[in-house]
Amino acid sequence: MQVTTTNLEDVKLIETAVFGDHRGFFTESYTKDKFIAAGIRHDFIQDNHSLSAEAGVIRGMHYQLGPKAQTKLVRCVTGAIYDVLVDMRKGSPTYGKWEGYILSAYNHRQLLVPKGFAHGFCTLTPDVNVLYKVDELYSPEHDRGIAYDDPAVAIDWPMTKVILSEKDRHHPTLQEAENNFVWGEI
Ligand SMILES: Cc1cn([C@H]2C[C@H](O)[C@@H](COP(=O)(O)OP(=O)(O)O[C@H]3O[C@@H](C)C(=O)[C@@H](O)[C@H]3O)O2)c(=O)[nH]c1=O
Repeated sequence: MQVTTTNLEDVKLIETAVFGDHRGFFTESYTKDKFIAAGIRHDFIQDNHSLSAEAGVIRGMHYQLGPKAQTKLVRCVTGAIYDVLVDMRKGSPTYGKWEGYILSAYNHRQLLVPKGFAHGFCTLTPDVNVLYKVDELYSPEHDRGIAYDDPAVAIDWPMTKVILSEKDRHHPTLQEAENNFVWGEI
């Protein structure tokens, strides 16, 4: 298992060993002990699965307020996504900065999204299945988002024509959302 650190503190890319043969492949996508040995210790309690039918779907940029903030372990099992996170941790040297990584059914990469980050992705192909673990339950009252196209954050999305949910059309900018930066209380 290979763990790669990134420019954003605590954000990690994970590649588990993939055993290919004439049938296809096998991988242990999550093994608690191996993740702990690699310094990734989270109590994942919910598995999520989304299907996006078309290329150009953007889901994001989402987070939950504390104490319901979630760590997410994201992977893409069919097609490919450009997976993006924005550092919303006040006081962080990379506050307001974004990074994006391609996760695909072919590269088997997983992205560890820590608490304090807004997260979203853009599908690069049709028929994209994304699976992710979270360490806190879904809480609609704590569910928040920032605009995927906030000019101050300036995420360089790979698609110009995008498909959004109604909810994702109406998120505030990072600056506007600042009053909601209460990771420890609500
Ligand atoms: C996220 C979530 C949604 N839902 C419901 C609420 C709603 O009726 C329906 C669709 O929800 P959404 O539109 O929020 O789904 P989606 O836009 O796919 O939201 C997800 O986006 C990615 C980028 C993330 O990072 C996730 O944490 C999550 O926010 O599913 C749950 O029941 N449990 C959950 O954990």
